[in-house]
Amino acid sequence: MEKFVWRVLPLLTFFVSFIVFFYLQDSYRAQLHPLVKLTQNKCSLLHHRHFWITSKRIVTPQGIISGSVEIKEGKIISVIEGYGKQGNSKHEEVIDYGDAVVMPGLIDVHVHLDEPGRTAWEGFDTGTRAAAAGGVTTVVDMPLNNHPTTVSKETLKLKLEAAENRIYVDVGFWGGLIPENALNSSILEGLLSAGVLGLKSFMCPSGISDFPMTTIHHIKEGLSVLAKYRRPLYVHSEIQQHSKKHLELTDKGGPRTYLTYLHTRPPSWEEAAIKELVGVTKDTRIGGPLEGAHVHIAHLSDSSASLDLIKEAKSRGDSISVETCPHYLAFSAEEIPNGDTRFKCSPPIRDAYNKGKLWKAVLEGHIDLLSSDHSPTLPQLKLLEEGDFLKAWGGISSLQFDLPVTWSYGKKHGLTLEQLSLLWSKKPATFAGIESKGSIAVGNHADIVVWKPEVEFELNEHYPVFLKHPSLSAYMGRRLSGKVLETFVRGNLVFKKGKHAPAACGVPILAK
Ligand SMILES: NC(=O)N[C@H]1NC(=O)NC1=O
Ligand SMILES: [Zn+2]
Ligand SMILES: [Zn+2]
Repeated sequence: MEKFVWRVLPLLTFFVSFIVFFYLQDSYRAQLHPLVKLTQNKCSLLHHRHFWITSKRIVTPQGIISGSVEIKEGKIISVIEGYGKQGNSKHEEVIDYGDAVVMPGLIDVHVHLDEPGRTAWEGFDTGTRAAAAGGVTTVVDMPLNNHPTTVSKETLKLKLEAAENRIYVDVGFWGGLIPENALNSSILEGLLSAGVLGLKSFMCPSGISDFPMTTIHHIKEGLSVLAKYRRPLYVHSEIQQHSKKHLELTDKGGPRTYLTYLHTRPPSWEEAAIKELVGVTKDTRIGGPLEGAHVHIAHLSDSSASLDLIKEAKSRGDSISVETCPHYLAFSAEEIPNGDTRFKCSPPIRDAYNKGKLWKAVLEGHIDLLSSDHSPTLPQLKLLEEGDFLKAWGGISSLQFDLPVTWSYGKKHGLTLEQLSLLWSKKPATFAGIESKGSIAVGNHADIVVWKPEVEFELNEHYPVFLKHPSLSAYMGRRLSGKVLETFVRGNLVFKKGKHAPAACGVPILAK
């Protein structure tokens, strides 16, 4: 009998464990299944993974159509003409946007999210919520104002850790080119191999102590590494010039006068930097020693000599591009009130004549793309009360208003929806190397903004602003047109009627 028990017991134990294992497994699944579903749904205010969007105004690479876009598992799988129509998959949900504009989400390639280290200035959570609320579906984060700056693969890792589960839109990263890594190609290669989309450098002091400026010598070194990776160099293009005339002018109005600040950074700073850069970009031409590298001029404000230099370099076949920002297109120096440091940025906002020429260059395609250079700080560093333009932090807070600001001011100059979409989506995607985004085309990510260009609103204290420091924004108090209704990131409805999806499901974009 005892012998029998000893023989059967292991078998019985095995059998019972088998049953218990499968029972637990099953009940675990039963619990897990709805949980998994819930997590997915938390990414989106919409519960379908396969659906259609229909509208009378869809901005596509072939023009504006009245039609429908089919979205499945985060991607655009068909685009057809005919409002309200569905293709073969007739049983899927259709969201009808009527005559609201359906456009590719904006890609803002110049955003300072300042995390880790200066989250009190701006952060992944607040910055990307603001982006989503403004129809911006991808941002590319700058390597400075965060601490430490993103200048090595180790510091990029800190960025990625800080961003985890906290980004509401997709986020790419620029690495920093500073003298230290410019002279050590293995650090740069480590940073590029870790996935930054390209590098950024300053040709004048950046205002951040661990982000020193580079000379043209460092820039050449950086470009020789970038050429191998076929990624761009983004340059803050101003070189400090000392001229007696400017110093005299500076003394006249005092630090609360906007003109005083304007005179401290004349267009000759931009011209000097761009002159040096175009001396190097000749080597980026096809067959040249730096073929594969590309130079991108950040936030051009001077629409005269600096722009001419860029146009000439382009016509010679150099690999060079240029952006400007909404604040240079919306404001002019003449209207900036004394002491209102919300308008302080570098390079400075210039006069109305310059602004007119800048718009002309944008509309004629000489300026490749737009970006915000969203660069907030703490209110106390903006010195709003003192109003000292010389001491205040330079940087405009605008990320959430990219679309309505560009549209409100641009339509007066004849800007079309197609141009708007090229400047804010297609061209930035190409420049940053994120080709799966930037247009409503089959195979692309379903990154979409739905908005009403005709709806006007006042940006006052009742308006839901998601930026960390709304009061710093130079756009507060303005009446704008172009209201964002809904924003999709990879098919997830991340923003609707002033509300965000419960979970932050943006993903980091890393270059391979
Ligand atoms: N460090 C930093 O963000 N600087 C930016 N601010 C600004 O106005 N121009 C810049 O380059
Ligand atoms: Zn800059
Ligand atoms: Zn910047």
